[in-house]
Amino acid sequence: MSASSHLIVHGGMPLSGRIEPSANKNAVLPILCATLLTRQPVHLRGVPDITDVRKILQFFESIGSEVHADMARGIVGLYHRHSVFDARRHRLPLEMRSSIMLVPPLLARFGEARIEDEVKGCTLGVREIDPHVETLRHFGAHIEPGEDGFAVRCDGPLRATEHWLDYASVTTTENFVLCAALAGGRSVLTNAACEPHVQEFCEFMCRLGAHIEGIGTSRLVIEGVDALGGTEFRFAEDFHEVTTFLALGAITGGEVTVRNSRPEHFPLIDRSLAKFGVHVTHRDGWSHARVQGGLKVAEPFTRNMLQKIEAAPWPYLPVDLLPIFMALGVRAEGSAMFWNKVYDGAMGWTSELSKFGAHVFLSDPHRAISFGGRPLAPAQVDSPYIIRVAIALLMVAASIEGRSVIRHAAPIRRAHPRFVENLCALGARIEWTERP
Ligand SMILES: CC(=O)N[C@H]1[C@@H](OP(=O)(O)OP(=O)(O)OC[C@H]2O[C@@H](n3ccc(=O)[nH]c3=O)[C@H](O)[C@@H]2O)O[C@H](CO)[C@@H](O)[C@@H]1O
Ligand SMILES: C=C(OP(=O)(O)O)C(=O)O
Repeated sequence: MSASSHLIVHGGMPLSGRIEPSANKNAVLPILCATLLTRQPVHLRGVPDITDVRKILQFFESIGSEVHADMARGIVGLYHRHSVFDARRHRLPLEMRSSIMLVPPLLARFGEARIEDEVKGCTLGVREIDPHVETLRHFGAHIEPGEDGFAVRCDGPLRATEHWLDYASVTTTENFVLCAALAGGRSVLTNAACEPHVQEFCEFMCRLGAHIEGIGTSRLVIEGVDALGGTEFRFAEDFHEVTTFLALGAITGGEVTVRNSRPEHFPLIDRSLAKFGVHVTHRDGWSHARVQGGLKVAEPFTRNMLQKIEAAPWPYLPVDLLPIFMALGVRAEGSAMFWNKVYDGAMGWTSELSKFGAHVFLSDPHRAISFGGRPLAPAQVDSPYIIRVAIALLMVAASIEGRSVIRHAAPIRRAHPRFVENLCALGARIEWTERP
């Protein structure tokens, strides 16, 4: 499907029913990259059929790995015993951040790798590579500007190291673990990220035979081993997708129930949804959301203070969920402030919301205020290359009676398999302008 695929949304239908969510792209992709560290076979279940996954699998095929993929059933077998990487010939997948996590396994296996210029992913503002470069250098790698990116090489095995990150970066933490797993000795990372996907990735690494202490905390201690083995692994449900479907039910006046085996990750997400009148319950492995008496922003007890949603590295509310809350904000009676403490360019899309008639004021690059509950009308809007913004625009469109168009919505397919099919099963009338 091309990047210019648009979504036609006939909104105004309440979405209700049950959803089996897919796995979290941000757990699946580092885990796929990690498989290249071992020469033993790895079998993965619950792999989502999303474009980022297909790009990584194509890369593996290009370097001679054995890839057995049944994407319809979510089963992928990988065997990297005869893989050969040549930095002059091979290019890493573009337009996705996760490419950068191929670097440590390529270094460990072949002594050379690349960082592509286009390793930026969603256009959320600056996507730094400096923390990655520093981390790789700590392990003894050399990085120099090269053709269309940077050349990375190491003269011998990576060396164990201690490092304290400037900030809790998700992919830099994962890259540290990928480097440390086979580096001789004990490596320690302070100010590590600990998002659910980072935890799931670390659990997978342990299944391969890595020794990691501190999973789920901001300090990881990794004891390097000589070699990693093979394993079988099944992915957990994606908390982004669980939250998205619950919010889609709520914004359209329906009630959606989503399978969710990790409700322990949800207390802050639930409290944030409750600020808009969305009440979530978790029972027997399923989460359910309902709205009583319409979406409404809860007044804070503190006088003269706006209700607010603050997004930052875990255990804060994840920044990737912020657009979903902003969609609820424009629909709910009352005002709320949305604060993205991570990215400096993630809020510019709020001007698209005004095309529906919504009033959202961008107060600075990190903060926006919604003045919700206004009458909205269907519209044609343009999504930036940001997965979760395409979804937020779709949420608003689905809540308005009439025909809206979300242009350039294809980024949704980077993270959410069968997204439109799932919505249609809940009662939505939505279609792509182009079939995949
Ligand atoms: C493939 C993958 O897993 N992508 C996720 C990963 O990207 P990624 O690992 O690229 O994101 P980082 O955690 O490195 O943060 C992104 C950017 O935010 C800024 N920053 C971040 C934290 C901070 O305390 N201070 C700060 O300045 C930096 O400019 C940084 O480059 O984590 C992001 C933050 O959860 C998510 O949006 C992405 O979906
Ligand atoms: C921002 C995202 O992905 P990436 O880091 O690949 O751009 C995302 O998953 O929302």
